[in-house]
Amino acid sequence: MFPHRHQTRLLPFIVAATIIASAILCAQAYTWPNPLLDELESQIYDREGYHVRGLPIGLTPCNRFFFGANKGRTNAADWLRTAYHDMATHNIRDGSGGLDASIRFFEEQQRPEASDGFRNTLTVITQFSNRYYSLSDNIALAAVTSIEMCGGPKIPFRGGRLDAAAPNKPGVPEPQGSLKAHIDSFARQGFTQEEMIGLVACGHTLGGVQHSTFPEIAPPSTAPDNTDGNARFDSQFDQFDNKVVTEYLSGKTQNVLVVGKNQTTNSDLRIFSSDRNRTMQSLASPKAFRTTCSKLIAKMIDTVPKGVKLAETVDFLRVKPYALELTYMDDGSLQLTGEVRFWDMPINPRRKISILWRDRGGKSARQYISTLTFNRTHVSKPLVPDLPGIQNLWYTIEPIKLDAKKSISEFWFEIDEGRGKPRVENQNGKGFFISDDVVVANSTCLSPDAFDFPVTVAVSSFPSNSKPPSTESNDFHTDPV
Ligand code: HEM
Repeated sequence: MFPHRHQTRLLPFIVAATIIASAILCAQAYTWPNPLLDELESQIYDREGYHVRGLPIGLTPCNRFFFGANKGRTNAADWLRTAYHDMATHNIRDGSGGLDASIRFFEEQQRPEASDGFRNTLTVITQFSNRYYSLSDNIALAAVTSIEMCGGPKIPFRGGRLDAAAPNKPGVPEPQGSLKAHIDSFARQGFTQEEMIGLVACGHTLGGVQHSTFPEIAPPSTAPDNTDGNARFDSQFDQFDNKVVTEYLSGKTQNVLVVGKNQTTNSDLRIFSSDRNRTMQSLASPKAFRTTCSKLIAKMIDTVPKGVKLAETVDFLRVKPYALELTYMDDGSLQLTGEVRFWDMPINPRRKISILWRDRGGKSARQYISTLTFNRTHVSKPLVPDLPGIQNLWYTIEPIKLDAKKSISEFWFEIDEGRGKPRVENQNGKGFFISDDVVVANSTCLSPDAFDFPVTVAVSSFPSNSKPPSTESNDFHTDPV
């Protein structure tokens, strides 16, 4: 077949070069591992410090703008507006449109309601993206991250959106629309009049109207730090607070969609006052505003085309293995490396954390144990709204050499805080499952050419270890691609 230096008693195989360069992981509900949910969990909860994700960097601080520090604009506002406009094509009657990344199409970006904010958003977030989730998930994630990191409430987040193949029909509201046009438009999107008032208030707490885009609405600015002439909706344009509501109710608002000189484009005034301010009054307390916005923004980002099934809400994992790699080594052994994030853990020099495992036959043994190490700089913060002060620690799984015949099928942790009685972390008895059906061979890394390199993988000749075999009969087989 394919003779090769690694091939001893081995069967050959061929593999696509796109193979994932680590153990192939599989799961169902949100029990680790789950490639989509694990990745989204990191996007949502690794926001500061060690292993920080890209989106939070764009929001630190919240008035940060990647396309010109003096323009007076923010990434946060661009990202939130983009999510709304992508969703606002939804038609509840036929299930078309919704949050599906159709906003990436040139045609949608040329529509009258559009601004360069959509292009800005997509330029940034696609760089922070990866293969585990869609662009539409990323658009939703960017909006949620903006809100949660800039003072807003926690928004339940679900992944699994699919990207549209073509632009959606026009119909996103414009400021010159009549009240009836807006009510009809939001009804088509699936929102009641009360929800429309709430959602516009939740959206218009960030950012403002740019003179550069809507010169007939926003006046020019001479301020050196606001060259786009961003007429802010409220006095704290980079904070997700309810000032947009309280300033409106007290008659002190600066929102140019309320007090603009041209009545025709005062859409926020028409919308906010459309039920005699009843809904706006109900949002006057910060708590009510947060609760309402959390619900409405979740509904907004979960408005997806018919047929798209969203996964469950991503909750944080208390113990999360990270970048786990099971590697087939030259000497025929397997090597396990990786890290583990422990949620809400103070530093304790007396703490000892051990990883323990079962082999692929499902057996545990006294020697199946290794101690994790901790580096004091490996600390992160999830910055979860309403849960301040949480700190996560990342421990390292130092390389563990495994007999390839015995391998590994499941692991768990014992945490001894120095008080003598270790506690067990095993996903509530489920254990942390690891598949060794296909693993990368360490010879892969020897390639000199980073763009076109052969990936060598080892395929286990055991039956899949998701069903541990009763006999240990064979070995691993490698061959270059
Ligand atoms: C009738 C409905 C709405 C109308 C007519 C409307 C209109 C506008 C206009 C004209 C701008 C200025 C855009 C620019 O200068 O680039 C704007 C900005 C914005 N809108 Fe809306 N909007 C509506 C609803 C919403 C909703 C529901 C949300 C989100 C939940 C939202 C979020 C935003 C944000 C965050 C900005 C600030 C953008 C920035 O500063 O870069 N809008 N809106």
